[in-house]
Amino acid sequence: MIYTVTFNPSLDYVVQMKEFKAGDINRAEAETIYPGGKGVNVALVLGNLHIPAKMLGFIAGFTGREIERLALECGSDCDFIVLDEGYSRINLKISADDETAVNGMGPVIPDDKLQALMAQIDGMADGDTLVLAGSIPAALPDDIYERILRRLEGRSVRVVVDATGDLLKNVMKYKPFLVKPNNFELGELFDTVLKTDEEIAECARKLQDMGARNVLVSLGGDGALLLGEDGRVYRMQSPKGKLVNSVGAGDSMVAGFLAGFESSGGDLQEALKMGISAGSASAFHDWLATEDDIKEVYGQLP
Ligand SMILES: Nc1ncnc2c1ncn2[C@@H]1O[C@H](COP(=O)(O)OP(=O)(O)O)[C@@H](O)[C@H]1O
Ligand SMILES: O=P(O)(O)OC[C@H]1O[C@](O)(COP(=O)(O)O)[C@@H](O)[C@@H]1O
Repeated sequence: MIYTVTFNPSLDYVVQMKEFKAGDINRAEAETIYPGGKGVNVALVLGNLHIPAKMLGFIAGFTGREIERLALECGSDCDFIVLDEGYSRINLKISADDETAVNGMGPVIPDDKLQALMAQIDGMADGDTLVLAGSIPAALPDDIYERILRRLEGRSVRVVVDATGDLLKNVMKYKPFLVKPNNFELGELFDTVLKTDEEIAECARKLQDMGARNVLVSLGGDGALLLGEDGRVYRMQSPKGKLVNSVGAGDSMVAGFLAGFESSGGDLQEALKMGISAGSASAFHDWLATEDDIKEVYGQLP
């Protein structure tokens, strides 16, 4: 079973307009509300690919109930821990000439609820996959992912981490199966701006030296670079297409990678191809890609 943990799920309120002007009153021309948060999105895309996945994490208030309702409506399996106070965040995504986002803070997670999540983690079986994805509410310490990995030490649970900064750095010593920074996030980790494939591969190797087994660096419209645990650099471009909404493209890529890795018996080239197919298919659509969307993009790749 694949479990995804989202500490800070969201309702993504996506508005569209031709032009967005900061400091002005802007009027939406279309609006939609989606369940969001990185682990939630990974599980939704896995579900679209008929791969069983269970969403874990914390929800609160009316927004939290709506996240769960929308996820269930999509046929997802979830076991969220419900917080007694606060509400899950609403993340504003403005799709205009450019994309702008305002991500909320999210509720405070008290210790007893954190322990309830730890009990769920303890219940995982050998052979399971755990995806830890997204930011954490500000009140939590940034070693929280590390604490989860420490708990899993010595067990055969495959761990994927899609996070930034110290949250990501701190887990490296537990040798996660996969990490997926984008090129900006990877550069930030090493206080640099990455421009060339060589520079990206060099920083990916530093992450591998710190412990990561596979480092998948997403490059938006330029595709992705994978430094595999076999030591090889795999590079694939995204197909050309019209960008409609890139929210969730990175999460879709993680789902696609896992799906490709599983179906091919661990072929990293195939995992990368499926990752790009899912990521780009989501970027070319209003929301997360369906299986047909992914197949269509897959067919365009070499
Ligand atoms: N403009 C785009 N055109 C084609 N594919 C895209 C585009 N933006 C994102 N993607 C696809 O989605 C993947 C993840 O996108 P990226 O923006 O790098 O992730 P994140 O959302 O984590 O920053 C890319 O590797 C690519 O396959
Ligand atoms: O946890 P964070 O880093 O604030 O990100 C949450 C946001 O990221 C998303 O999961 C989308 O992520 P990606 O575009 O990186 O795939 C949204 O659904 C959500 O609003």
